[in-house]
Amino acid sequence: MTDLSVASPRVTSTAQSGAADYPGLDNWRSLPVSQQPSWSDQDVFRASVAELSALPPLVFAGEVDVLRERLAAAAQGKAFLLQGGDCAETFEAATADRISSRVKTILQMAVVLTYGAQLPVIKMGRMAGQFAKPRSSDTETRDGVTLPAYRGDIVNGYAFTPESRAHDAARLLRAYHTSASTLNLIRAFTQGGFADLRLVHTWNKGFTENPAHARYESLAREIDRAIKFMASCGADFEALKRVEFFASHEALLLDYERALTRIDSRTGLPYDTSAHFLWIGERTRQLDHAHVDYLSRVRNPIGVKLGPSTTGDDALRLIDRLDPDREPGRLTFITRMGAGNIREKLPPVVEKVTASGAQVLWVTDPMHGNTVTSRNGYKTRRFDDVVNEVQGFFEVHQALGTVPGGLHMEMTGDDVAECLGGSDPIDEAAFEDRYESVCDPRLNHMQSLEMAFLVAGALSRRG
Ligand SMILES: O=C[C@H](O)[C@H](O)COP(=O)(O)O
Ligand SMILES: C=C(OP(=O)(O)O)C(=O)O
Ligand SMILES: [Mn+2]
Repeated sequence: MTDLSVASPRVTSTAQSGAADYPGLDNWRSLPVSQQPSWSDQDVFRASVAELSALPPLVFAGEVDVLRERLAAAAQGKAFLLQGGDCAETFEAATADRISSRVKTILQMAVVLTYGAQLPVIKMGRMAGQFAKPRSSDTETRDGVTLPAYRGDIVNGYAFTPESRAHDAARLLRAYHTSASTLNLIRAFTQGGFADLRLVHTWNKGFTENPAHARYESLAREIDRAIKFMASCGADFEALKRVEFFASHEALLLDYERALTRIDSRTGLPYDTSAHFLWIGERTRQLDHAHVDYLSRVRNPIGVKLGPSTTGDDALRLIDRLDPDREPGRLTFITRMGAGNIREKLPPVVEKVTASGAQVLWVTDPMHGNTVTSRNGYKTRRFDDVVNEVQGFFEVHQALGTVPGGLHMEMTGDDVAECLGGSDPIDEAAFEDRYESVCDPRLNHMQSLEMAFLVAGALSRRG
């Protein structure tokens, strides 16, 4: 694998964490590590990490264990993972409206998938912690001025000034608190009645009328009829009132992840309590580097992004490092090969893993292998390429008799214009007014729903 990053100086911490003496948790500090910030003030950094280490966990180990079981079911084809959200969450957009429209969109997509595929759908946000970004370049140049690249709100600001782009470790704490309030609202929505399946129509309200919404309305009517039928049969609807919703992000800033790692009192084992699920990015999955080492030592289910250069042997070695006990639900491979590559590059990887007897969960990320620059200079993706990669993913697994187990998307609940096409097509001119992402382009609300219908179709054909 090529490491696309420009190496950043490594920053070591002397701060203690809630798992201070657990053997091996600090091993990563002696290994090569890329994509880490160069904090401008080491005292602020040390104080922030010390404070993080003493703050309450964001998620609980028992929930993490439940997720592992759910993912094990998905790996066997008995459930399907839907993971979606922003490329980069921002502090500013952590408002009730923005969070609720993203949760509503994920719930709508999940309903479409559950109904179409007749399978339980595991709902997971790239939310409540997706604040750190790996970048291809350490710097960005605009009109002859060069500044540090934006690395996510947990590191620096998006505004193009030297002050904003400095790496400010006080942001670690703001990321924690923003994650906590986001997760609190998600928990309130999903446990407090908002996600009740009997409200399936209301999740569609407030979105402008278009083809995917009309299709959703007719599906919601069918679900309504089924619910009314069951109600007249005296069914109990307790199970429809609440949904499980899991939080995930790329585990990029190892000092942050380390500070939020806690020893579970039930098992005596370390859990990274910053999220239920953590993944290792394409740029940081080197076998002998820090990210793989650190995540091999926590109990959470772990994902790894696999780009087009991945070989079958790379995948086997990752399994040996991250899932030596071959534990069901432990390891997810999120493939992001690109629409033009997937049909050629994915089969040898899947074949090798299958032949080894290991069972991982295969998930498609149809976004990151399909990024292009528009003629007017925006980072974008064509909806058709995204769809093509998803289709390729299903075709490959169908041909090999393996399980296409999930979809990983950069999406939003808002009516943005960042990806080209869709049935209510977005064109390049729309970017000028409605391009909001601070990093990669997301499917908007309608494109996301449309994608859910396409995947539901592919899943129902999977049988
Ligand atoms: O989200 C992923 C990465 O951070 C992003 O694709 C990197 O993009 P860049 O090439 O603009 O740095
Ligand atoms: C950085 C990301 O992806 P990848 O590691 O696959 O490039 C991402 O998911 O935003
Ligand atoms: Mn991205």
